[in-house]
Amino acid sequence: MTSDTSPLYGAIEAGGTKMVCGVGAARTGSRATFRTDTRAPEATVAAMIAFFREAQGRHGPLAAVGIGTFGPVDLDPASPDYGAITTTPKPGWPGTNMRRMLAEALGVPVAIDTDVNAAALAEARLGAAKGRNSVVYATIGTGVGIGIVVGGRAITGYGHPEGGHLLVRRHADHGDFAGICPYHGDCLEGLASGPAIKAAWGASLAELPEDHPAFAIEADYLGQMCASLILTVAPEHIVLGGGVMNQERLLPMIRAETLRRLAGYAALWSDPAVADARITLPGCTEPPGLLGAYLLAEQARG
Ligand SMILES: Nc1ncnc2c1ncn2[C@@H]1O[C@H](COP(=O)(O)OP(=O)(O)OP(=O)(O)O)[C@@H](O)[C@H]1O
Ligand SMILES: [Zn+2]
Repeated sequence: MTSDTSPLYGAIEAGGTKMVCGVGAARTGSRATFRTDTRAPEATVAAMIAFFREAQGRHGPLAAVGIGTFGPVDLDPASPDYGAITTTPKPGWPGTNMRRMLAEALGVPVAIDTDVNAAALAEARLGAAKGRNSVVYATIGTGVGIGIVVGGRAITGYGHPEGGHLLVRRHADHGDFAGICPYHGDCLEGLASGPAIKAAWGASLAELPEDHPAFAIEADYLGQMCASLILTVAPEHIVLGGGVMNQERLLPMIRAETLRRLAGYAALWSDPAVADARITLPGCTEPPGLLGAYLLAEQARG
């Protein structure tokens, strides 16, 4: 136990390949973290509960836990399955309710939202979009996911936003690549996720030469995404994260493609300096999904 009296929270960034857990608080960061592979649900959740119990013994009681999760997930508080993963192809996971399992095991409130909504919250409160009320966070990684904060709160509705599956116009130089989304083929995720790039070109952007057309094609799709988000959500800031964005050359290309697609229509965005300031990489000092999970926990405690 420490003498620090500020409340301590638990946070989980629940991903399809790994779970990242922390105890701490959004503003002060994690005091301890724990990672475990995403295996069968029972074993995976048991490992996380063991971490939180051990951390409580070492650091003091948790006031609440927040989960930013892969999806799709039932986020309707009135639903009997509130917090359950719904239709994932991950074996064993459909119907799994991490929120309920953790609440029963730890006896504290447990809040849940999508991983990208959590990340959008963190970037809006503490990261690259600090102080802005309307913020979109898009991750371009194994999948494409989009989280949306409006008026300072992450939005959900009848289900939750699934902007990774937006439809985009195909790039003329993408040949006959059909896209890899099992549902839609050539939706945004089907054309622009990390695995889609590998399927189209046989290599990730990191392995392709700098002048390879894959960069311009990727920037076109992500520019279309940003333009669609600007036209629908009117965000003050768009944060682009995920492994694909490690390619630093992409960001200025995406800004230019966004403005090209808007074609002067969303007048506030016509100045390239606006795109430079408002379409950026993440700014959080820890993974934004994890920091966002602390913020969800703080909201759950009230
Ligand atoms: N430096 C890099 N350059 C280009 N592509 C990369 C780079 N690092 C990772 N990727 C691609 O990003 C994908 C992994 O994304 P990420 O690191 O965001 O993992 P993830 O957390 O599993 O993704 P998701 O957020 O969709 O769950 C892989 O398809 C990989 O090819
Ligand atoms: Zn799709």
